Amino acid sequence: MTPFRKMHGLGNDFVVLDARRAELPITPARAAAIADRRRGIGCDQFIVMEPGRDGADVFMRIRNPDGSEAGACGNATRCIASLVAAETGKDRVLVRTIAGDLPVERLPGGLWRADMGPARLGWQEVPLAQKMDTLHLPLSRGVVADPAACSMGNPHATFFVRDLDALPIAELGPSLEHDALFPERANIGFVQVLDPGHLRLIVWERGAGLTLACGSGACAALVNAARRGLTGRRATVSLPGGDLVIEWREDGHVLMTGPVATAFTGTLDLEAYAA
Ligand SMILES: N[C@@H](CCC[C@H](N)C(=O)O)C(=O)O
Repeated sequence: MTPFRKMHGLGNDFVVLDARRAELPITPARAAAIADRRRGIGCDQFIVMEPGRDGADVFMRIRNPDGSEAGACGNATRCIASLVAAETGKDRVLVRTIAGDLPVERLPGGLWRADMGPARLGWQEVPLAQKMDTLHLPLSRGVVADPAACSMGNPHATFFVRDLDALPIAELGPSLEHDALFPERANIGFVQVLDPGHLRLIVWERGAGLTLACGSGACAALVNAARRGLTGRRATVSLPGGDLVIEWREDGHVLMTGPVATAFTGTLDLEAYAA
């Protein structure tokens, strides 16, 4: 049996496995089966901790419930850093992902601040299908139009809307995620600007669907709002699961501050899930 931990950041929930001491037989199909909320444990992302090398404390591999691999997961970054910090006593932890190195720092009050790296604003970096201004994408569905895009190590498009509660996000999300503009699909954020220091955000996540919170989506929302002149470089982002504080530093790096939680721990029989 393999031990696992069920964690979440603002209700964005993860099954976390530890493959640092011994490799685990994880395939995309097996990760998807475990992430299934009816036939598996259920989670928004399936996270495997792998050995950290060359200065990193841990490597974090991220999979969505459809089995696809992601370059960033802000909420899981805080959770994984908190586990390593509890083991080592460190207050600063370097989490490596396939998209880069993310330093995470313990703050008072059970909060963790992750440096999510630089927001990437070029069309090839998002990536988009062809050359265009990432501040205004020629994309619309019904009442939503003209999103801005950036990459936080994973692709994001942010729509700015007047009334978040009036949107049929579960209907809009799938077709926007799969639009031909996004060769690697995209996470789709819908933002209502409450004031220049406060955003409301709901994210349709690539490979996962509607989630209670998306850390990288919150970073993208603040960056895109600031680029549009709708906010300053720091704002509270209120998601259905709670609040994150996001700051876009002058050097381009995006800092995300929020909580972490463990819901429960257990063991699972990996071989019981089809590979
Ligand atoms: N929940 C995450 C983002 C997870 C990955 C995303 N679905 C993708 O495929 O890029 C977060 O907190 O950032």
